Amino acid sequence: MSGKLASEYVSWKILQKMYDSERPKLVLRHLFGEDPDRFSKLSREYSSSADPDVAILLDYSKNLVTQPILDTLFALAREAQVEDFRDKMFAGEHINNTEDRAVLHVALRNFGEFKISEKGVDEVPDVLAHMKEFTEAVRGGEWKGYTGKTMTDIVNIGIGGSDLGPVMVTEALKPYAKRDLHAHFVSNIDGTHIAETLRQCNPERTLFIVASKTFTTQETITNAETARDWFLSFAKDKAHVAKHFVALSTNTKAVKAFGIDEDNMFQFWDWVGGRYSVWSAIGLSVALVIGYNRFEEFLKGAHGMDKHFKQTPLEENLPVILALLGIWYNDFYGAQTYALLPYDQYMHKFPDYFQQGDMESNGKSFTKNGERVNYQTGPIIWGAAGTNGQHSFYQLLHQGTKLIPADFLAPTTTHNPISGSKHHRILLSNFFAQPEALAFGKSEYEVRRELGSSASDVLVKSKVFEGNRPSNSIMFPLLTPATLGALIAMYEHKIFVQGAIWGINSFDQMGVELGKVLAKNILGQLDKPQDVTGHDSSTTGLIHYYQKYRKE
Ligand SMILES: O=P(O)(O)OC[C@H]1O[C@@H](O)[C@H](O)[C@@H](O)[C@@H]1O
Repeated sequence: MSGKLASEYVSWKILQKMYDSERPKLVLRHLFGEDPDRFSKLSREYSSSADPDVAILLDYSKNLVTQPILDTLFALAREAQVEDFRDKMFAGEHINNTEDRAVLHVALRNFGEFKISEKGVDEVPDVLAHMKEFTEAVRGGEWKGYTGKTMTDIVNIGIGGSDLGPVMVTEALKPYAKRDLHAHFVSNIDGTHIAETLRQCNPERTLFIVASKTFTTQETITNAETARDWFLSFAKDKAHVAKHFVALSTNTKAVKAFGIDEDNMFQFWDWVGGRYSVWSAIGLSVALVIGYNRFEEFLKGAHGMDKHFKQTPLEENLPVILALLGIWYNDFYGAQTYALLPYDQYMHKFPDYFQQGDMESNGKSFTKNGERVNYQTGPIIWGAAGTNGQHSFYQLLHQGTKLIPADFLAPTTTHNPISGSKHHRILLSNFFAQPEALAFGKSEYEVRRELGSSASDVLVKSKVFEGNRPSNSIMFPLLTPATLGALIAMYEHKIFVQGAIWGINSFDQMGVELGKVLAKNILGQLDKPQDVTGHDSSTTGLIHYYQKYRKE
């Protein structure tokens, strides 16, 4: 990161000129027609040196780019000093400048490769050992509740990064789950969330995992207090809390004040951002569900991608390629959103996870030097598992007025080869067909030929697919813990590269604070209409409406 506005880079200006002059020529039908080798030129395969089962194919040939545009995008990354900034992150420099913190999720999955000297990094193996011992005790049945029974349910109470990672990963790795240990996730302050969860749990056999980096988050602490009250209404004696509540946090003092024994606390450090914390103690629910060894495979898969990101030339570097293509659409085509479309039911939470991962990281308008940017930064991330999305929002992807770049992700092999893998072949046929349809569409000529000369103009137009809608296709052999680790790390580093080019701090989240402060003030005014002061007429009117009609 050079400290400049991205728009000041020479390569940025060249890209703008290229976009202005070449856009009409950037037609996928022609680009593919002109070059039969486009796929082999514009696809890359990552494979892990440590694990032969981990491989990721990135096909980026269906993008609106030529080799000179790609060359200029790589030049942009070099001009923005992405490699230097990357090395600073890996070295533990305090690249999160507003909070004066290192950014070291890579240290949580570093199996001896990178030399990082930052306070706490040397404690990582101890915490992992603690997680191992604990998960083995719970899964093996040695860990007993207050009536001597083994655990059947775990409830992770956390929100944001302390929820989305555990939820997404446990869902994605369900084939590896211990099926008689049921995992629940409570995040929302809406009492319905905890109430409905507790209805499914037996206090004698439930373990609560209070996951909060700060241990001050209102939702999490309130839900945890409710869970503790519920538990004590059965167990009666506070001494029993030790067998049913553990904490994952950086805040030892607050954990102790809550009544959780320090021995039942799994530590992490301020250099782990919430949305990058699934690799830390926050991943305890994952380890409990899939077992510690699998959790370690997950970490190792991510570590492999870290090495790839750190050591591979930009032109071969998957996260860098994804980041640069994203910038091309975001900043030159003016695309506002980006879709993540996993063709794997186990990955159904993947878009939600990266909605936080990307939008909380790169939803910023000021550079690290405090200058207002004069270009677009982070896109809106959304998506759903295929093929469900096809039957709801794909209409707009194909024929709407907006350009929505998308990543399609799929495993070659399914964990559930039922009916002789018939389902998977149908799923994959859709995975192959959708990017093809988006890219090449269906011309008016083709529609007319199909419908015959008697078809009305209106009908013909309604069936035309303009095409030329870009996407990446990402394939991998099987969604294993290591492959999932590598995929997540790939997107994390994509986000990193984009933030570095835009010159923003991807590692704070000041934008979530104002609403919290206002809510705290309003909470103190909810009882009486006369207390409602200091608001605009809309907010005041809404609170008065609530006060008029509420029933406690
Ligand atoms: O883990 P904590 O401290 O309870 O924080 C939960 C979440 O709190 C939110 O306010 C932050 O925006 C997220 O980044 C964070 O993950």
